[in-house]
Order: sequence, then structure tokens, then C-alpha cells
Amino acid sequence: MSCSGKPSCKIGPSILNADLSDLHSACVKMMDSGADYLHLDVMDGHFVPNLTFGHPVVKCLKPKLPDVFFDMHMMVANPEKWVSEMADAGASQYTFHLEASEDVPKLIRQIKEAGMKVGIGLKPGTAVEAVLPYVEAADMILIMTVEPGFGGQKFMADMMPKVQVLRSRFPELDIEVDGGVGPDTIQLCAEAGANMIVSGSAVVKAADPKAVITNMRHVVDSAL
Ligand SMILES: O=C(CO)[C@@H](O)[C@H](O)COP(=O)(O)O
Repeated sequence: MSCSGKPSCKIGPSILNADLSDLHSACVKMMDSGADYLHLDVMDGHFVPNLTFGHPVVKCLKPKLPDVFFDMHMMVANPEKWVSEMADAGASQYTFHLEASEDVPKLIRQIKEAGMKVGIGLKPGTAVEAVLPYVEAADMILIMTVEPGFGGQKFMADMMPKVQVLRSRFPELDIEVDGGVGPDTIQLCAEAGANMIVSGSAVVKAADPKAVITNMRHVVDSAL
């Protein structure tokens, strides 16, 4: 866990439901609206029943957005397979799923050696206790608040106890929530102790994304 002190609020729009025909503009719009980072959803059709994009897309985006932190949400089987490609493409953080890795300590080492931060994601059905042995070695833990695979799903409030357990045990940890997070659900996330907020449809499809981001930041800052 590399973070020290009180965690800060960071808002990372998921561009999954953006207009992918003009992905660069969609990313710029999010950053101009006050986003702290971008959350890029990589799906392989095996770990989740959907397909998106991979490292070639990141490689195209990175030179145009050199200062943007790319949080790669790797919803893939065999996450060890894409570490070097993602690092070469310019990814900042490699968030793999605990359920997909056969050797978590080895994968964490591999990601760090490649120069990226380490995120570990948990599907809704995975108990938070399963990740506890790895928290100290990771930079961020992602608690999924929908079944991974699609944007626009309903927020699962019953995932909040997982966030509470992590926050009470690790006051300085970056804890990310992802899935159905927006103005209607941010209060629950903030009260539970999440500080890294992934929001897809609620931000990307908003008439005023800046207002949505500002509002969510205010709610999280007030709870931290
Ligand atoms: O990883 C995922 C879905 O698998 C998420 O990043 C969603 O894409 C977020 O979108 P919304 O639920 O906020 O629309």
C-alpha cells in the first residue's frame, strides 16, 4: 500500500458507454470536466460476457493524453498475459481481478516490475476477506458494485459492507467503487469509505458532466 495519510477523493469516469468512434474527444471532455483519472474497461469475452478493447487502443490514446492516469480495469482471464503490453502502451495502473489470477503475489510483482500501480478487483460474489492478504502489497482495491461486463447496471448497495471492512482496517488505502455509481448512489459509497469513484453512464451521458463530477466530489470530500 503506497499511499500515506488520509486518502483523497478521485473521480475516474469509465468511458465504456461513451461514443467510442471519437474516444479521444470523449476522454478530453471528461478531463476538462474535472476528472482526476480515466477508468478504461478491458473485457475479453471470457472473464466477462462482453468485448471491448485492449492495449492497442491505449497505445493510440496515451501520446494524445500523456499526463492522464489510465486505470486499466482488466476484466480478462489470464491477467498476467497483458502486463507488459499494457505497460508499453502507457497504462498507469493495472487492475486485475482476484478471481482471475492463479498466483496473486507473482502477478503483483510482475505489474510493479513493469512500472505500473497495482489494483485488485473483487466481483460481487467474492468475499472481502479473500483480498485481505494482498492489500498491503497493492495500491488500490476495487469493489465492484455491479456484475462486471456492462455499463448502465443497477448499483448493488449490499457491497458497501466490503468497503466498510476495508476502510476500517486500512484507513489510508485507495478504495475504488465501480458500477451504477452516480448522484443517486454516491452518498452510500462515501459513507462506506470509498475514495476512488468510477462513474460511467451517470457522467458520460450527463448534459453537464462537470456538475455531476463536482457534486460527487463534494459528497465524498464531506465524508472523508
Ligand atoms: O466495469 C464496469 C462494468 O463492468 C464499469 O466500469 C461500468 O462500465 C461503469 O459504468 P456505469 O455502471 O457507471 O454506467
